[in-house]
Amino acid sequence: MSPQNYSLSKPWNVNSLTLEQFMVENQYDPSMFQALIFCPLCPLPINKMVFQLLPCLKVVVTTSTGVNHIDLSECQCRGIQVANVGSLYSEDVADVAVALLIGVLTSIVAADRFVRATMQFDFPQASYSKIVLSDFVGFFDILRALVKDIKSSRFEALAWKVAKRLEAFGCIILYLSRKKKPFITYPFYSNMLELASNSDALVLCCPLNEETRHMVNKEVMLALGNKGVIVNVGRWSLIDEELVNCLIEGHIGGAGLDVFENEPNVPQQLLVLDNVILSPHNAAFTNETFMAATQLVEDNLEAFFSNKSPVTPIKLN
Ligand SMILES: O=CC(=O)O
Repeated sequence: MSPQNYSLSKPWNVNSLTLEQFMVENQYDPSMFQALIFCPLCPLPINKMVFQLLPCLKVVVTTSTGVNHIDLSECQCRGIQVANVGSLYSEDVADVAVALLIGVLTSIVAADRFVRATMQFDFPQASYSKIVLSDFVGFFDILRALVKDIKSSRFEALAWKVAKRLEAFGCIILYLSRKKKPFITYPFYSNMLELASNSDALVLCCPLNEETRHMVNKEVMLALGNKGVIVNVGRWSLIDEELVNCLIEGHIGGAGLDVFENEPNVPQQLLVLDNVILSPHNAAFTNETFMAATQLVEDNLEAFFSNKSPVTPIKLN
């Protein structure tokens, strides 16, 4: 980093101060700000209101992969560049996606909770187990994982990594995309319902945008069936609110969820379900990746202040 090019403001804690209060409290001149860095996942939308308060903003750098919290068309109108962390997190998130899937299928978290709570185990009475082992073997034989990618190569990288891991378990991989990818040999689907009808597990790895919001609706969940499992390492709203009811009513078999609508809050009804594994949106965060993300933010800022293109730019249509 070349400190002569820029200096960093104090960190703004979006949970305790509005941007306006932060500026006033620190007596910052709005015209000082050319770059905005978001770390780690921003609970606030980066929209027109923020841009109006920072009229000289030229670049937004986020330490997330997803950019659904940033108003990209407003950035485009204002000539603001956007950079994320590219595919940096995809190895870690792919590991967690597979762990969630296997975890749900084997009821391993419920098993652990059962043993801790009862301090013993008497297998026939272990009511936590929704999928018993004999079912599981048959189930695993026919497991098909849906790898969903729609738009962007960074999520494609994640989907691909999940697929490679699941292939090693003998899973049959199908994928859904807007267009068939010439370099992917797995069977291609363009229709979510058809894909769900032919799948036993859906692994959602794609970005949230208007096209993907609620792409997994009740009809899709019913098509997946009462042994079907959904893993979501993308964004909560890829699935519609019926997910909770479908889990409670047994329309689907289980879910592994790393993302929630109103993070850090988790829907109460999910807390008592043994067929659900809940993870606190930390799939990407290992120490190594965190250090690498920090470096990437610096590299993106360095590029911007040296009049170069960002290292990991977001394409604004
Ligand atoms: O959810 C995490 C990210 O978008 O990086």
